[in-house]
Amino acid sequence: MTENKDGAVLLREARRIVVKVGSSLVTNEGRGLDEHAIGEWSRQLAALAGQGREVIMVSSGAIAEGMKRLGWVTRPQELDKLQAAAAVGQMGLAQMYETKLREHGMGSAQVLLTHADLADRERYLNARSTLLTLLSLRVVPVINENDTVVNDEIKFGDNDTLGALVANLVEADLLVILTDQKGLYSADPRKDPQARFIQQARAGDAALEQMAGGAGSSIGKGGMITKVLAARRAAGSGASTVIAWGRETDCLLRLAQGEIIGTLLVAPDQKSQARKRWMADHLQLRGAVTVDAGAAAKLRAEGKSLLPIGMTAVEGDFSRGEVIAVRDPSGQEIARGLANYAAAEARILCRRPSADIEKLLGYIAEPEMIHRTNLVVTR
Ligand SMILES: Nc1ncnc2c1ncn2[C@@H]1O[C@H](COP(=O)(O)OP(=O)(O)O)[C@@H](O)[C@H]1O
Ligand SMILES: N[C@@H](CCC(=O)OP(=O)(O)O)C(=O)O
Repeated sequence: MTENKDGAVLLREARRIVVKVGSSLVTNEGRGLDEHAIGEWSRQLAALAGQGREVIMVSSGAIAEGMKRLGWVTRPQELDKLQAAAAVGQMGLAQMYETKLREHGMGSAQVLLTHADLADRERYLNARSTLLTLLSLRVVPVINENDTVVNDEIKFGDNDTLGALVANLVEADLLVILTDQKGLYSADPRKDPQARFIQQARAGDAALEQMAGGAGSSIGKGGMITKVLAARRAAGSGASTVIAWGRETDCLLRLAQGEIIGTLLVAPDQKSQARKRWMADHLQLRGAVTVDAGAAAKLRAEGKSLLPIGMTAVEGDFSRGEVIAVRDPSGQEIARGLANYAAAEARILCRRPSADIEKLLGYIAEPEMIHRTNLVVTR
């Protein structure tokens, strides 16, 4: 099988897709929201959803659109002015996506995130459940950074990084970064006319970072380097990345049919391997639950979620969103996963059916103690 054929299969099989569009595209180089372009992406997102795929839009453009609406010609330096512009522009952005997606029969939802939301385990899980629920409702989440409340410490800064983190968050198969170039070149094509086009490479290959150089246009913030780094980050949860020209006709639909448009940066690891590595590398074990033989068998053989009814004991003092081990009745660790309930709550829920959770705790987060998508079988 050739490299390209592998790539084509990967694109065709992508079920959950995060699409990121940059400020210059969305706002027509700062001239104002590009209604036609947003309409075209919306039409394609709806068609992809019609094929049974799940799609998420990460859209920049709030600051650029806000500047236009406020009549500002030069981008201010002051954070409060940028935040004010973002708040003004975001109204237009959300309205435009809502209108265009609705024209194509799709519901939409605005989701504004900060870095702190994804760094905090509990908020991470909340954001994840909300997005997965929106997808199951066939609503397109339209995501941007919550610019109004960010300072330098909690800023993603560029939406390429945000796109990759969202791909990690929902374990997407594919991240498509649409920009104002055909893809990645061996050097910035604005500066080097000899620059060679890269059609396919391995996400995370250090040579790509050399090629991508510094920040790009004056409208956007990231440039190509943030896209290459985003591809590396997305690959951490098994998502491959495409960097392509956002005005290419039917770009998203053709990609999903397996046509390699732009640059394809292939994730070296499968999703399941990537998830295992991520849990092993990034997260500290905070406690454990012991399960009965029936639950152990379901987890190991069928990859099912862990329900409270199968739990017999709880160890440690963990919070919601932290990683815990799952032990079989002999005390052997069989799996690890993210706890939906804190240790004290889990103790109350042992051996109880999920239908009783609300009565026992006064609220219900999820019916599972660990959802199967947050669970890795370790032996
Ligand atoms: N190796 C490269 N290949 C392609 N573009 C590059 C490269 N290095 C730098 N760039 C620049 O990055 C720009 C895209 O980044 P940016 O303007 O931030 O886009 P967006 O707003 O879509 O995120 C291109 O217009 C290009 O000038
Ligand atoms: N959150 C900001 C976008 C940050 C940014 O500039 O991103 P990008 O244009 O994708 O490089 C906005 O909406 O204006």
